[in-house]
Amino acid sequence: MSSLDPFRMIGKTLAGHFLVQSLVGEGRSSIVYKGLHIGPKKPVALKCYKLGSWLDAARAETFLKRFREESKAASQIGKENAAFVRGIGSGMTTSDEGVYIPYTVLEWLEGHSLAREVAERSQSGRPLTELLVRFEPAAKALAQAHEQKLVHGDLTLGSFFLVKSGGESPTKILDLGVAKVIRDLAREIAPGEAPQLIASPSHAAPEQFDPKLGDWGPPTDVYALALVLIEVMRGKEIPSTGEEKDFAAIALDPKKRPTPRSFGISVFDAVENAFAKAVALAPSERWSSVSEFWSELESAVRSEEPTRRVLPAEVLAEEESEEIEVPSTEPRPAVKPATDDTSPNGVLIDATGLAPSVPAAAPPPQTAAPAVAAPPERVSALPVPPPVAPVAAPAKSIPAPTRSSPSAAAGLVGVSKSTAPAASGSGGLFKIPPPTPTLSPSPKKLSEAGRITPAPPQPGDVAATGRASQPHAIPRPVVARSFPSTPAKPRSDLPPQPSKLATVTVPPVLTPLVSGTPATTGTPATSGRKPEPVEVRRDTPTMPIEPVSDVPRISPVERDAAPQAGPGAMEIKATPPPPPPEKVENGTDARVVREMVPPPKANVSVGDLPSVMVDEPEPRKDKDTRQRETVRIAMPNATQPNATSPVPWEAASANNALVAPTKEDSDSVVYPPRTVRRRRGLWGVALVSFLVVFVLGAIFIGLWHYSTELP
Ligand SMILES: Nc1ncnc2c1ncn2[C@@H]1O[C@H](COP(=O)(O)OP(=O)(O)OP(=O)(O)O)[C@@H](O)[C@H]1O
Repeated sequence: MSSLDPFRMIGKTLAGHFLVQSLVGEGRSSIVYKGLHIGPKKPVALKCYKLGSWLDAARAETFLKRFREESKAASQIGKENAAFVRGIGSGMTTSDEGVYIPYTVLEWLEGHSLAREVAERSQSGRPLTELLVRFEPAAKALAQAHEQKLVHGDLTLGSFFLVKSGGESPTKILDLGVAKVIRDLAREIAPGEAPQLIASPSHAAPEQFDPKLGDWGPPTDVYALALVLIEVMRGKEIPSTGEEKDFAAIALDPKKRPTPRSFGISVFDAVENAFAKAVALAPSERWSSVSEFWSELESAVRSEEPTRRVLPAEVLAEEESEEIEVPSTEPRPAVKPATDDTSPNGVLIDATGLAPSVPAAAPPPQTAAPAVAAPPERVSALPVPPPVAPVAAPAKSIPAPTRSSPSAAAGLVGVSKSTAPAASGSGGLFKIPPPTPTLSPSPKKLSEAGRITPAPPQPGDVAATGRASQPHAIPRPVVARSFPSTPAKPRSDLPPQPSKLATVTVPPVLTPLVSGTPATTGTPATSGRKPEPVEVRRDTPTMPIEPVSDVPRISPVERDAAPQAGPGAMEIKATPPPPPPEKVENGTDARVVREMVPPPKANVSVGDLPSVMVDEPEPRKDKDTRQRETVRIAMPNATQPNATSPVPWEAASANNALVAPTKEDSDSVVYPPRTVRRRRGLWGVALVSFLVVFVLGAIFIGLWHYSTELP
């Protein structure tokens, strides 16, 4: 089994409609493939969930039924709100090893995840003001989901997809509700056997670790969203690998709340307080919805803005420096000078894009528990220039920002660089052994880099700067700290700068538990299958899977290749179980081999269930029939979608009866000429009738005249 196609899905056709073409990436709980919706010839994403061996033949049927029912609500909101990825269907298949794999079919998105963006920026954070603009549609969408009692339950950087072409919603939220659905079903179907935590432990809210604190709800998403914002502000992902119990210890410690300041980001009190409430231990103490949290952040940012110091553009260039220079004689108004005494957290630059701010007399916030103590480190930040009279400069007078500026990277959000050594270990959903270098060599962004060349950051990019269309009620003065694109130039008209260098130490913040291991690429080593170049995106490290070797296996079920018996029906016949494999093909494969609990009967029929549910499961009678005919006519045999498909095109096409084409899909449908001929026929009949009547009438009149003229 190839590590680049863990489920050996490439080349298969799911439910006769979705040809699996290439691996996109592997997350903690799922593997995403790119596929082709054969009928309308549209690309789709096929998200296959790694559920482990508790989902056996006996439970598969119930699971699939419920999975489809529960996914319906989430897919409905995806149709209404463009900020959610659109779901096309869901179903279940089995791997060659007989592992049951529920999957969802999603619209294919061009772009990359927020996780990749943050990783590529490498420690260049973004100001909160920008994030509030950029992620507002996504926040609103989450709020809408909450109003409909839907909870995401697993928000991470990977849940936000940045669509390349922008369009209606440049940021799409993936996986709405899936985590909770699976959690609920798992509890119901396999109490005691299913994993406790179905969410990324790095972002899981306290109640997800300890159900005694409450059930999942909107505050669960508020918590995770706060962490996502912190990650983007900081420009660094919270490590997602590590022991679940370590994450639980952090999340459940009332004294160590993961607020911006605990991560070394200096923010105003109001912002810190808004976050502190968002990440409170008890769900009841948090903002009750994302919309509340968002409004509080907006007003916190807005309320601080009028006090901002605004500098002329030239001064901005001077501020670009990796070192802190604290003027000993003329401290900036309203900002206390940075000293080790007043700022045990280090001198940090405000994440809202403000000038350096130092936590005042208040005691420093608790830092999140470090896994490994980091050595104190000298922080690089911006110098504090002498006070300059505020100037309400228009946005356009600011020099074009450059995202790649290293000083901007360090300065804007006051990144505390922590270089703590990583602890080893892996954790996760399904009691997974720690990854070995051979098995999961590539935790990070394996393929995202391969598939999509990220657009280079554009100066003045609204998404990047958040300046062009700030929706704030108060006209915003231009924030002095931006992304200066030119190196600092000395100014002759300013008094000489004091050169005292304030060296500050940064206490350890939440340090990585495990550092990423390098990504690898390669060619899939699927035996007997045409090797295809595979593009892999990997936002999170590979999840190795514990093989269960002491139970007999059932043989693979050939469900996907077989044409289906009728609408919504699929008969699955399992052959008697083969002897257990002596060993796995090669070391690489072991991590994805999950063997099945033996089926209750020799013949398993998951049968009366459609293996795929599409957007519009209720067949729309006349219209659908016409569209299905059309699909066949539009794609004759000669245009087989993929020569490597194991399913003959005829067979696949015959199954189109199961797929009600979505509205979007039907855009490409060409109506059959038969429809046109029928119309012409009607006209012809009318014309002929008219002619016949006319001729007969003429004959009759002629005869009548003739007869009257006869003597
Ligand atoms: N609809 C889609 N279109 C295109 N790419 C997608 C789509 N959905 C997911 N991807 C990409 O597939 C890859 C794997 O996604 P997946 O959701 O499994 O991982 P993740 O979110 O990083 O991890 P986790 O499951 O641990 O949260 C990611 O790079 C993601 O951006």
